[in-house]
Amino acid sequence: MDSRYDIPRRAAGGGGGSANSSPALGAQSRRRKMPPRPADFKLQIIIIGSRGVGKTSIMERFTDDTFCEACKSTVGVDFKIKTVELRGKKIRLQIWDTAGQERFNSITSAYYRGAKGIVLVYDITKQETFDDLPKWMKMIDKYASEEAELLLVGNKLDCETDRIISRQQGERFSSRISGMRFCEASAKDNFNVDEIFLKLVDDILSKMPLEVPNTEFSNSVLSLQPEPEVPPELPPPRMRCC
Ligand SMILES: Nc1nc2c(ncn2[C@@H]2O[C@H](COP(=O)(O)OP(=O)(O)OP(=O)(O)O)[C@@H](O)[C@H]2O)c(=O)[nH]1
Repeated sequence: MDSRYDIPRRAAGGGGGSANSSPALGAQSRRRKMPPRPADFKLQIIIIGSRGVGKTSIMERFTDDTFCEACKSTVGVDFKIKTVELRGKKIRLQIWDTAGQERFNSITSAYYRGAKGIVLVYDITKQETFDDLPKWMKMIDKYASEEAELLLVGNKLDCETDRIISRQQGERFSSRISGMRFCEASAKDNFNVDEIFLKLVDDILSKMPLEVPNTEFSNSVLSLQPEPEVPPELPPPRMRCC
């Protein structure tokens, strides 16, 4: 099996900084509260795929560690922010969650161009969501940057008994597309969700000059300057209710 597709489950436990319990130090740090270090880069990632495959669930699991059993469909686009640290850099991720319904394509397509990473999701229990993949690839070809990193995700891995699309089918599809990674995940069980984003960001960073700010990146997708949350030329996102 190609190791490119092997995104291991994150290690359990860990996390949480060590607590220095010295009272003197505690009082001192309370007095001199340091502002958080600003992000080194800002990066946009877009999540696409057919209706109901779990795009919002993947985003919300990653950003808020929540899962909604009965969510309403996304209308247009929504986004969330999460800051991660990788390769010694602090990266502010702007994650765009798009509506899977075709009638929103004219809105969602406007968000492809600025994305440095694209997560294309299908549902391993729904044949039609896998059959739709070529249609989504056409959208990528038409609207996204050629340099965007691509990751195919077979979601709802917790529903193994209802599986219709085998892992091999997913792997085969991704292997036909240059540079596209593949993994299976479960937003419900929080399996491989962090890995989706961290792997994608790591791939993006690996192709970037990290020490010398690149003006092309600084002016568009990645910026050392504060930027408005919504690209000015785009319509504001339509918020979903849950
Ligand atoms: N069992 C299971 N259900 C999931 C998983 N991810 C999402 N769901 C469910 O699938 C349904 C659709 O999830 P959403 O996250 O709203 O899907 P979406 O792709 O954003 O849908 P649209 O906004 O309509 O395009 C919801 O009922 C979720 O609870 C998963 O990993 N496992």
